[in-house]
Amino acid sequence: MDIVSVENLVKRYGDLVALDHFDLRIRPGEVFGLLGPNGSGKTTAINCILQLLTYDKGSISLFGEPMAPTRYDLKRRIGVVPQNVAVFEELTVRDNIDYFCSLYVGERARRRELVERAIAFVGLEDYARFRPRKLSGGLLRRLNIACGIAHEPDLVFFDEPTVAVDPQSRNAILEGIKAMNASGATVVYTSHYMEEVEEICTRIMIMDHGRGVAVGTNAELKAMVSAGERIEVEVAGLPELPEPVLADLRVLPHVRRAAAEDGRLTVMCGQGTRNVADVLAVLERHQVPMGRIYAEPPTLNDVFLEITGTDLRD
Ligand SMILES: Nc1ncnc2c1ncn2[C@@H]1O[C@H](COP(=O)(O)OP(=O)(O)OP(=O)(O)O)[C@@H](O)[C@H]1O
Repeated sequence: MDIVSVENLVKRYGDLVALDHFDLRIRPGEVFGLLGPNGSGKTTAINCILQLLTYDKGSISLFGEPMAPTRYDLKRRIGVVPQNVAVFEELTVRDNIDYFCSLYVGERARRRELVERAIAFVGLEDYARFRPRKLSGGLLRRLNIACGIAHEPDLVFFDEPTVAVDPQSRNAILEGIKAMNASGATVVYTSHYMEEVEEICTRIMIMDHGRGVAVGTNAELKAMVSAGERIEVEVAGLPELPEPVLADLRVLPHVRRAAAEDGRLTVMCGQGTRNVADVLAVLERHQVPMGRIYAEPPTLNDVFLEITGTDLRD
């Protein structure tokens, strides 16, 4: 059974089609990434799934049941961490979490336990009595997360939780999501940062213009395109790489581009199993003095670029 199932969803804002026959299937236990540039429809998709927005067409099921605005039984099993921090200024950290938890859990003793667990989970123990205005941006984000997950939902939606967050809080957030998933929650994670999605997601959908243009694991997505690795070789001590060396590199079967600048050779390849060995063999044949050698697989940006013709990065 899919935990999230969206079929043929269409959402228009006037003339603008924000979701264009959008389909999505998420299995239990996944950390599922929705990756797309700003405006590709990620937030709209989540808000439709949560029934916070009406839509023009399509059907949505959660936990195998049709979702509707009044399905409070299903909503109780869901946690939402919205893009913008939404907490009460007049309540302390602990009271904010308790308030959001109380929307789902009536029993006080149980709630007390859940609130303390949520505080520990996001590492806000030292700030439990603080009011939000005393918190840094990163700590506020963590509070926002604690408010969304304190009732220990089975399915959690994170909408770009690391935008404008310091690296320490960002790591704490990503580690927290992994731990939450390990303890049984299914996670839906939207982002336009490919590195994050690669790091934590078990499957990824690439979105563009309100459609899912590709879906798969990180490795599956990268295997869908013809881009191969990017090879970099330090050739310090050689101000300019002789043209015959570059010419020999460029005729290799999978080499698309070879250029040298500032003592560093960069070779962009298509998919092939011997790219690194072939490049090094040419350099050795020409007795090029080599320093460090790097080979990086294609990134999700390469995948996005090849499928859509534009860059994922802003
Ligand atoms: N309330 C609205 N009225 C009109 N257009 C909207 C509204 N909300 C979103 N849009 C438009 O719908 C499209 C999808 O927006 P959405 O916010 O879902 O994208 P996103 O991928 O979540 O991007 P972001 O990362 O910027 O939030 C965009 O073109 C956006 O401008």
